[in-house]
Amino acid sequence: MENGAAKPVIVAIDGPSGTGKSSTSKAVAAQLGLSYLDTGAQYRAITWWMVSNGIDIEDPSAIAAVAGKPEIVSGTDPANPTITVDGTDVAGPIRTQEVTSQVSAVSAVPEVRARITELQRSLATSAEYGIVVEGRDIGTTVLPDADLKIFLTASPEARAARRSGELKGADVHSTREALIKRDAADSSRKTSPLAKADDAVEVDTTELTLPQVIECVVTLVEEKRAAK
Ligand SMILES: Nc1ncnc2c1ncn2[C@@H]1O[C@H](COP(=O)(O)OP(=O)(O)OP(=O)(O)O)[C@@H](O)[C@H]1O
Ligand SMILES: Nc1ccn([C@H]2C[C@H](O)[C@@H](COP(=O)(O)O)O2)c(=O)n1
Repeated sequence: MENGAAKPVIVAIDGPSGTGKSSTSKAVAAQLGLSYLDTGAQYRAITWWMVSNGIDIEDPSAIAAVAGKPEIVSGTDPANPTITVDGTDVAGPIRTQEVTSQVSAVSAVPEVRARITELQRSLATSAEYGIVVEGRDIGTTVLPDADLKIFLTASPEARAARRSGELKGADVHSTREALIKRDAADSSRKTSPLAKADDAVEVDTTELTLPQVIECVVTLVEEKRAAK
């Protein structure tokens, strides 16, 4: 861990599913003594709440009407990131197929995005040493003044192989189709879609190991910190 008297640094890491955002962001934050925020977990948490409360996911106005109800709390220690909804630990339930298949629809609703964006900005500004925030619209919308913006990419084949390795028994073809479908939905929504910010550094991770990606991002953050 190193943070010393360094000024807080804000790092935005965006990209499609399975490009390595969470693994990279957590490791970079831990190595540099920064906080870490998984914004996908927040969208999953509000989706979990909608599903658990019987809200019709196909009705954006029904989702919008209750978007302010659940209290979502994210813990930002990279060694132990946590997520609760109304005091319940939902770290496990938000990773189910049921939530994954519905999160794009819920996160496309503008009232949901406004609510979650406010939480994200508040956590980013209160991080004493700085923070690595990962998601889909961090560099474009949530933190447009971030010190460093990274956009991770990887081929659909590499991403599907990584995910299939994670989900024991999942076949690569259906995993590839599912992630392409989710990326298409996330990229085509009207409100703050998945997109690379004009001033983001693009890192193609297809042929890189995870340690190589982490090293590349740590170097970029250190350069920014030295220049502050
Ligand atoms: N460069 C890499 N080489 C090999 N495997 C990797 C690499 N980067 C990440 N992985 C692995 O790929 C899987 C997906 O990574 P991760 O969850 O970090 O991606 P993500 O972009 O956060 O995905 P999502 O947006 O769906 O949450 C994990 O099992 C991770 O260990
Ligand atoms: N900044 C963000 C982060 C996430 N989402 C939505 C879209 C994703 O499909 C979903 C789950 O994210 P993951 O856990 O796979 O990173 O959440 C978003 O709209 N904006």
